[in-house]
Amino acid sequence: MAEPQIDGQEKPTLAFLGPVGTYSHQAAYDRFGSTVTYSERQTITDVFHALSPSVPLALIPQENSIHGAVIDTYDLLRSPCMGKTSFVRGDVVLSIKHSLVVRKGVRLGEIQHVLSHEQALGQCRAFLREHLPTASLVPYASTAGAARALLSPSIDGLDPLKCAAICSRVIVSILPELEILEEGIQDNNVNYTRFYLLAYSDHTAIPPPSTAPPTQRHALVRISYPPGAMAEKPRNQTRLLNALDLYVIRLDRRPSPLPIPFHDVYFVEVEEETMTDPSWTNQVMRGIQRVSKQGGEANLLGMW
Ligand SMILES: O=C(O)C(=O)Cc1ccccc1
Repeated sequence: MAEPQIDGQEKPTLAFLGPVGTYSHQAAYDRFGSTVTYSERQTITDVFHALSPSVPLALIPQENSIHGAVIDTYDLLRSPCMGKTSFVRGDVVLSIKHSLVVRKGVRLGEIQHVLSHEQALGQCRAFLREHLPTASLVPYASTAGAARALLSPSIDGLDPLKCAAICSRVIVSILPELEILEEGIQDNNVNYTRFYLLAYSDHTAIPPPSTAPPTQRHALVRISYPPGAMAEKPRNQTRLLNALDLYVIRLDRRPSPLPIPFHDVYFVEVEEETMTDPSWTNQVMRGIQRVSKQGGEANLLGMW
């Protein structure tokens, strides 16, 4: 629920992947500080579905510079509500440094299971291969959720004294029963995660950033062939991309949710070529129309 601010304005509520101490929480706090009311959810899917008139903002991880696209997020971006009651309205980038965390007293040689978000497990593969080659990797909904699980009496039958979690170092100040065994265990010291800011409508008011706002605008367009066109072979994807004819900075592909084998959905992130071009919005809309004329389906999922 919105909470009144000192100046009488209501703070919008922002859903994020909790619990407190996740990277999503840090990214949200870096961007919004005390200008929003925070509402935690247990999974990325729950964050996405929290968007509603009473929770008009949500932050979801989109890609990592070591491990790549966040699959759950791209699968959610296939939802029909995208571009109707869910819009990408911004992005936030966070520098990521992972720690290996255990219950106080547990030693490296005792660890048989490593718990974390699949992104964090994927970003620390070299460390895990070298130092914990026989440990099983247990995916969790979030890094901080994995760290919290270490304090439960049993983790789905696993002994917490034989487990470690990969998470941010902030966890040990939130949960003092835990300690850091190793710090900076990601495969590359240059490690960033980018998050998408979602809003319930394309005109939801978004608290302004405290730092300089981005100078170049972006849009996310979803492109696919309609099911009927699947009879046509070969399905020429470049025909649709050429028809869009915009400055493409990122291209992702996921299987379509339709029960048609190898029918894919493409996510095309485009950027304004010249800063503050007044005709850019129209250029994007015209590109989308051209895709339809070429027999494709194109939906604008957001502009920021
Ligand atoms: O689980 C978290 O802390 C998240 O916010 C998802 C995530 C996991 C690993 C790197 C970046 C984001």
